Amino acid sequence: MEEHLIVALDASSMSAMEKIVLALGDSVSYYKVGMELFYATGGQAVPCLLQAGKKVFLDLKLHDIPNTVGQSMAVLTGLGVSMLNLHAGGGLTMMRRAREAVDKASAGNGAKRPLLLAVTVLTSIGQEEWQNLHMPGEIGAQVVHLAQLAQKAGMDGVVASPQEAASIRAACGREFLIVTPGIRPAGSAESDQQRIATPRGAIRAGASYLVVGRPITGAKNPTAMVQKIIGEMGD
Ligand SMILES: O=c1ccn([C@@H]2O[C@H](COP(=O)(O)O)[C@@H](O)[C@H]2O)c(=O)[nH]1
Repeated sequence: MEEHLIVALDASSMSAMEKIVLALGDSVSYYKVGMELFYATGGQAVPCLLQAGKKVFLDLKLHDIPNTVGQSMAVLTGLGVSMLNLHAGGGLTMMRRAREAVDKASAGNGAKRPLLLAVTVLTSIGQEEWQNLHMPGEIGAQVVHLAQLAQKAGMDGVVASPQEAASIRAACGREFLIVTPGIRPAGSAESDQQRIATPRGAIRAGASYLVVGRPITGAKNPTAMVQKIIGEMGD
């Protein structure tokens, strides 16, 4: 189960990142680099993790016109990460252009193609925020719709809340990847995350990978928390 846990490195410097990675040692092999760390380190966090033998999910959530996203995805493909993502809300054409660009760039550099994920509806969006946005219908229905659109566009999977994992699995099949942030072990502090579940709940609902940040990086003993989460995932 360890390889299905992705630890979110939301840190603002190389030294802060290294401190976490050093503390977690061999207990974690997959890390997520998001906007904060990528921008703070001028992208250098990525080669540093790769050189340390870690896998990287580069979570930059691209959302722009198809040409811009396609060109940017081609550049990011050259970094050698295992996963890249974009917002499904950018549309079918944008997602298709991204897939074409990643395919072409991977063929060009002879490297393994990174998996492409589409973010459906952010896990921080709850019912109240959904209404603020004037979005019709239920969040869950929109998530499944976006997952199906992403699948049609050639995405390998989606980023979604564990609360929607079972419906996405039913709609998109066994092979489609479901990567779930919004993971909160029992007893976690309240946070900006709204659509949450425990590690056990997420795996039982059909999640392929769990993304966990603050419950691990903010824990008194981060390695013990990793072991607890991995244990729960395997139950
Ligand atoms: O819908 C989404 C998409 C991405 N994220 C990212 O996952 C981690 C979660 O961190 P926690 O500290 O465990 O809340 C964070 O990097 C987000 O940018 C998400 O939470 N929800």
